[in-house]
Amino acid sequence: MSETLKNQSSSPRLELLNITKQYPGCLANDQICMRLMPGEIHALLGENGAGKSTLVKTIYGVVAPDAGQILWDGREVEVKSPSKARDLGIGMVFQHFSLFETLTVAQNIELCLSRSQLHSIGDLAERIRDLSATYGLNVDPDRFVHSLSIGERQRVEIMRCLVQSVKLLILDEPTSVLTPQEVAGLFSVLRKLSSEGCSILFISHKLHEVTEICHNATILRGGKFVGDCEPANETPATIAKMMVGDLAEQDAGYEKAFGEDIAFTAKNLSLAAKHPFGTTLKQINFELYKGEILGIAGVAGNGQEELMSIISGEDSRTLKNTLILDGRDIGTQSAGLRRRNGLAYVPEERLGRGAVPEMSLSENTLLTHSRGFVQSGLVNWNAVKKYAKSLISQYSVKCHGEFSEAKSLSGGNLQKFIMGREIGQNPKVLICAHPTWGVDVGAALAIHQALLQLRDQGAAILLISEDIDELFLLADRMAAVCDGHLSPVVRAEETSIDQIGQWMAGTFINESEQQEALA
Ligand SMILES: Nc1ncnc2c1ncn2[C@@H]1O[C@H](COP(=O)(O)OP(=O)(O)OP(=O)(O)O)[C@@H](O)[C@H]1O
Repeated sequence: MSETLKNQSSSPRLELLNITKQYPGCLANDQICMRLMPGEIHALLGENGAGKSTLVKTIYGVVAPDAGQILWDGREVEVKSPSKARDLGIGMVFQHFSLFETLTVAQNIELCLSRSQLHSIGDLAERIRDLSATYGLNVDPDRFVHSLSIGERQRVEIMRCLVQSVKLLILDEPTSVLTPQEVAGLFSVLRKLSSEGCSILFISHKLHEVTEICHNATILRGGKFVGDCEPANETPATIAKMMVGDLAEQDAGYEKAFGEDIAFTAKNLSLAAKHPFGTTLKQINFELYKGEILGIAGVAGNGQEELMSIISGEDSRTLKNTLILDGRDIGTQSAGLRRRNGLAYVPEERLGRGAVPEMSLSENTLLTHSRGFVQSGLVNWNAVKKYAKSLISQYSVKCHGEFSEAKSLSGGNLQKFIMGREIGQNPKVLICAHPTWGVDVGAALAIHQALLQLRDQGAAILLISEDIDELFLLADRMAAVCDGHLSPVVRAEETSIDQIGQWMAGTFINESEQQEALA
C-alpha cells in the first residue's frame, strides 16, 4: 500500500544542512542535507558503511558533527546529548534494546524521564495503559521485561518515546527481529503516529518494506547524499540500484537441494537454561544432511542462542550421545576440537563473539583459521594478512585494510567479513545466525551465493534467522523454535510464511500437546 503525505504545506520539522562527520581516515558524512515534514515516514537507505547510523546518531545527540546545522521546527539547535534530543521531542529505538530485564516496564520507562516529565505525567502506569490502548501497543506496565518477547520489548521502547510526546521517532532496522505478524502490527502503529503528525525516520535494508510504508527516502553512498525518491513510485530493484549503482540481479529464487547422507544429528537434546533469563532446550531432534540448508526460524530468545552455543561447544557442558558430527559423538569435545573436525560457526553477536573488537581483521582471521597459518609453533603472518586481504576484497568489506580493528568497521561490513572467514574454512557443517543481518542488498546477494556454493559442494548448513523471507529463499527444509521446542522439520516448498509464522508463535507446541492428550 502506498502512502500519501498530508500536511504537505506545513514547514519542516527537521532540516539537516551540510552535516559532516570525519572519523580518523573516514569521511562518514559528507555535507548531508535532508528534510523531514511533520507526519512524514522517511527511509534512510544506503549500503553498509554509507553513513546512516552516523547521521541518525548525530540527530539523536550521540555523535557530534564536525560541521553543518540542524534546524528543528525552523530554529537552529545544537543536539549535544540524547537527553537534549528527548527534550526537543526526538526519540530513538536502537537495534539493540537498552532495557533492564529485572525491572518492570513502568520502572524501565520511569528511568529515562526527568523529574519534571514525571511530575507532568502523574500516574505513569495509567499513562502507559492509555497510550497502549490508543495505539494498539498491548504493553502492560507491570510486566517484568525478562518475560517479554523481542516484539514486546520493541513496543516498550516505542512506548518510552511516546510517553515523552515524541515528534520525531527514529528507528534503526526495526523489523529485523520481528515475526511477520509483528511487522504488520508495528506498521499500523507507525501509520497512526504519522497520521497524528509525528515524523518517522527509518533505517532499513528491507526495501519491500520501504516501498510499503515510507513517503520519502534519502539514499547515501560512501558518506554522501546520492539521491532521494518517493518509494511508492519505485520498486525494490530500482531503489537498490540507486543505493549500490549497477547492482547485480536481485535474488530470484534458487533451486532447492536435498541431501541424503547425514552430516549432523541432534538427538533428544534437552538442556537447562544457564541463567534465569535463558531458555531451556526441550527434547530437540533433527538431522542435518550433507548438501542442504536447514533453516530454523524463531523470534529471538526462544532457544536459538542456547542451541547454537551447545552445538558449537561455546557452552562447554558435556552431553553424551546427543550431538553427532559425521558419525562421531562431539558432545564432550572442546569448541576448538569441533572446529578442527569440520564445524564452523557464525554467532549472532558479531562484536565480542564473532570477532574481538580490539584485534585487527588479520588477527581475527587467525583466531578461527588455525590450519595452514601456524608452522613449527610460529605464525606465518604474511600468509594470514594475505588471506585476510583476499576476504576483504572477495566480500567487498569497506575498511582501511587487514590491519583495521574489528570495532572500526560498520556493523554490516564486519558481518560480511565474519561470514567470509567462516565460509572460507570449507567446513563440513556451518552453523550460522543471521547471515546477512544489517548487510546491504549487494553484499547479501554475494553471501547468499557463497552459502549456496558451499551447500552445493556438499556442506551441511544450519541457518538460524529471524528473517523469514531470507529463510524461504535459502533453506531447503525449515522448522521453527519457540520456548526451547523445535517444530516439525518440513520441506520449504511444502510450507508457507503463514505456517512458519504460526510455529514461531508456538502453535505447534499446543498441537503436539493436543495429539499427546488424544493418544
Ligand atoms: N567510531 C568510529 N571510528 C572510525 N570509523 C568509524 C567509526 N564509526 C563509524 N565509522 C566508519 O564510518 C563509516 C560509516 O559508518 P556507519 O556505521 O554510519 O554506516 P552505516 O551506513 O550505518 O552502515 P551499516 O548499514 O553497515 O550499519 C564506516 O566506514 C565506518 O567504518
